[in-house]
Amino acid sequence: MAAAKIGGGGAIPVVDLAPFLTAGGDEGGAARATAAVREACRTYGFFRAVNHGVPAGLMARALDLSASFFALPFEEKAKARPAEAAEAPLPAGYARQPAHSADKNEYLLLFGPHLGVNAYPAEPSGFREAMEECYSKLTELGLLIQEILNECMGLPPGFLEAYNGDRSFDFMAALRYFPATEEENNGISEHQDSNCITFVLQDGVGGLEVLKDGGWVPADPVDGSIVVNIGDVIQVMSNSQLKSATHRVVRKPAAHRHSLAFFFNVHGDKWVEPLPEFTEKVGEAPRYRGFLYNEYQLLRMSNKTHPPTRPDDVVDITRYAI
Ligand SMILES: O=C(O)CCC(=O)C(=O)O
Ligand SMILES: [Fe+2]
Repeated sequence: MAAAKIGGGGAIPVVDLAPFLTAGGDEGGAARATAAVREACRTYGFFRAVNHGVPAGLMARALDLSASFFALPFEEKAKARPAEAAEAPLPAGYARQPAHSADKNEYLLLFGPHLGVNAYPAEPSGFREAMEECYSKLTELGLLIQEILNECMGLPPGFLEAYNGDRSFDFMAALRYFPATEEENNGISEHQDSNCITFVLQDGVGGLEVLKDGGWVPADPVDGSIVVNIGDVIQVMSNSQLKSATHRVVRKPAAHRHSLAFFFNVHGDKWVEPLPEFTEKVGEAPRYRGFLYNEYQLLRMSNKTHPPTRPDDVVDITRYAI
């Protein structure tokens, strides 16, 4: 990937979701937006959503509060950990990437507030309320995008909603990236997300980039908009018709970057495989064998806990490719 160029592919596509949120509906507009999502997911695997229903003021407040939290001394941040190992798929609360990691960031993980596993910092005040409100709004947006994908994929109405009705594996990460140094600038190494749909809210610093046709395209911050990307689960179900795009975060000099990433996921007990609509019904061979989501999630976590020395040994969705 070292040969990849910067830029080249232009900005990521923009999709206006207003037709889905307009009282009384706007069928023509909704059809156009659905076509735009389909095109974006086939080509980039990424788009920037505007008029998505998450209030811009709430997004700005959540990012500001996140910045205030990460600005606290390490000992204060470290208090935002649950007292005992909880029943969450990953540990909730504050953590910093281990020193051996190539990724240079720290984060706070939040699960569905209904699970009761979250650890919230005492400071800054209002943090919990803003994060929970964001979490709830992003869950609603996840349900909307899932419905749009259902249509894009030509699935029977309500198919994805019924398949993915359990919200206990979703999570949100508040992230802070350290400023780049003269020696290196990796924030998150290139990867694909393993889940269904990801949302990214970011401050004005920038650094998120998407791989498209061999070049890195910046997903630049635009106030009030949300970056949406497709994860491996949708790529597998669509037999690679929709793309789980490779992306990375490059750190910028002299600035911390803050983002909120929401991962709309499937439950670990779910069996994931290419759907008949993309295989036997259209005479295509499946490109993946089926797998239990939990198995894949655990393999992906081992990338972090036991980072492989050879880049080729990093587990990604090609593990299940046929
Ligand atoms: O912080 C961002 O902009 C993206 C984070 C990301 O790609 C991830 O956590 O998977
Ligand atoms: Fe990601």
